[in-house]
Amino acid sequence: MYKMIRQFTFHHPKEIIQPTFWLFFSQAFSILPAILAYMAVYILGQAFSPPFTLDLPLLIKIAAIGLGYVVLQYIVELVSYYNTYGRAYNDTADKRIAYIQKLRRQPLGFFSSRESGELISSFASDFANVEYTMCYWLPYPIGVGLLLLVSFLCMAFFDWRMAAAIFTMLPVCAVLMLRIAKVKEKHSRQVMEAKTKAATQLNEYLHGMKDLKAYHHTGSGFDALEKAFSDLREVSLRDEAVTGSLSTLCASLIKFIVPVTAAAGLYLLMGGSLTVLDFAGFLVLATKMTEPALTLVSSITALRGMALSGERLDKVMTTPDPSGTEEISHGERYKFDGVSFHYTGGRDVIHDVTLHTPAGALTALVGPSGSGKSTLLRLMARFWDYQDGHIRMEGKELRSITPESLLAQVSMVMQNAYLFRGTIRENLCFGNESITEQQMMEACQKAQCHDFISALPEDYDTVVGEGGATLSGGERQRISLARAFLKNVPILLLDEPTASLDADNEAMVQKALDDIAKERTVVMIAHRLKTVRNAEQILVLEDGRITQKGTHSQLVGMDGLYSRLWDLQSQAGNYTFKQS
Ligand SMILES: Nc1ncnc2c1ncn2[C@@H]1O[C@H](COP(=O)(O)OP(=O)(O)OP(=O)(O)O)[C@@H](O)[C@H]1O
Repeated sequence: MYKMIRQFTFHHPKEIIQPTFWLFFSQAFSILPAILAYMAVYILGQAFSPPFTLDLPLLIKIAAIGLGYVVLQYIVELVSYYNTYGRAYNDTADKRIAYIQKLRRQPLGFFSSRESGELISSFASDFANVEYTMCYWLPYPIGVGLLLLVSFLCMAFFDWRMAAAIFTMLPVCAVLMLRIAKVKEKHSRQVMEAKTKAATQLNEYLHGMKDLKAYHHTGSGFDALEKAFSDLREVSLRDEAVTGSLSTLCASLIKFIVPVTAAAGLYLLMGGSLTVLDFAGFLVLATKMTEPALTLVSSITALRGMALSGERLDKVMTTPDPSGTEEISHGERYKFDGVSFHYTGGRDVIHDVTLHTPAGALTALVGPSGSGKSTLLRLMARFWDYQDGHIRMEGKELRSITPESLLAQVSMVMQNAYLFRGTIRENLCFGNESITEQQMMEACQKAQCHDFISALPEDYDTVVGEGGATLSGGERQRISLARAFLKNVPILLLDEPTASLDADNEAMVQKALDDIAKERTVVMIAHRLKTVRNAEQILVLEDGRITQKGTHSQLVGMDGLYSRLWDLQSQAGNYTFKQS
């Protein structure tokens, strides 16, 4: 139980104290009418039995308290609601933000080791479960359990036999409910896993829709999704059928509290060891005990059903953040020394790489598809951490630098540029209010996107769809390049920035890149060798190893992959490594 409290409170177990107290208090308060009724029956009863006296002032006081109770109960419920539900919703909103911040700090390896649906369904359903659990399923068993214990002690003080009669059904149901809880947990796990699979399939189906349509496979591609949904329906129905029927049985058993109390009371009444008034009073209390007892036993089952949500969130929240505490104020050079790297669970894709990128110059990475060029850029941005060797920036080990501080030195343009839903201006300035109109336009002119943006109906205020869906690949890439130019940082990492451009635009963007490389360090992946002819150094990668290094004129004069492919590309015009 304590483990669950820690998981659901993100390791702040004290959060549960306040809702539990208020639930206990409001539940205890709800018993007051039963106690008042018992007292009233007792006072009235005395008028009909020797010495036949009626304590009218006390009866009036009880009636007044009863009337006041209606108003007080409203206030107590209101305060209790605020301190349970209100707090749970507030705290969960903070937890959602903490969760996203945690994800933000994680390297890319964290995301690729998970199914895409896991985080989506975790975010969609686990946090809803946190809300329920924090305001209901955790405080209820604690608060109501405490209340039942106090009630039992008070009743036992008056008559332990009747107290025992009222509470006999509780242990029976609790044992049964604990067994049901285990079954529930197993089924809930299956339901959640099925939900995750369905979310992953749906995500894949929607993302792959373009390709599925292109290959006329929207039907067969749908089969896997349909199966995931039908599996989900099956496990959900099984969960409801098994745990639902067992819980109903338990709820019915709990209702036996009243008949059992009545039977025990009658037995004692006939034996002369219980008065009619005490019998009536305990019967009233027994009816009031049914509801909290039912809540207690059913919340035990529900709580077990929520366990997986707490575990899943806790697993993410307790993942260690990337290492590194050092800050770097200005970095413009990388130095690789015997670096090797493999993706999670895979073979080495970078082998013993040693290189350095001169400041204020263009370093080009060329090589066949799959040779590890993009991986090298990812290592430079610390999207992944290398396993062997050293990467240093200005003498500092990359792994010891905080990712935020490192990324403040670096701007990156990926192969598939992603634009966010919003205006082109928002995408370019990306929350940097200090960028002027003039700077924005200059960057777009350099990246050869100003003209096509100006021709759009709302020019820079034109809204682009999610991912930049309303623009062509080349347009997205140029906007992304302009965005990189606007982020005034010493290092630019470019993964084929001219891949989607036509020959004219390519030449112009190339010119801009050559100019930029005079003032910043640029590391650029290129498949078209003519785009990197002016590079200060060209590194040729083959199967994760640097096999050649030099300037264009040095490399074309050497026997090796570069000169072979240069000849091929020169003959074939736009022939590229990728197509080879
Ligand atoms: N996230 C990943 N998880 C596991 N393996 C990966 C991952 N990304 C790339 N790889 C593997 O690492 C190797 C190098 O890939 P990388 O993308 O760095 O090559 P590249 O030279 O940039 O290729 P391209 O020119 O086609 O973009 C490949 O064998 C690839 O399959």
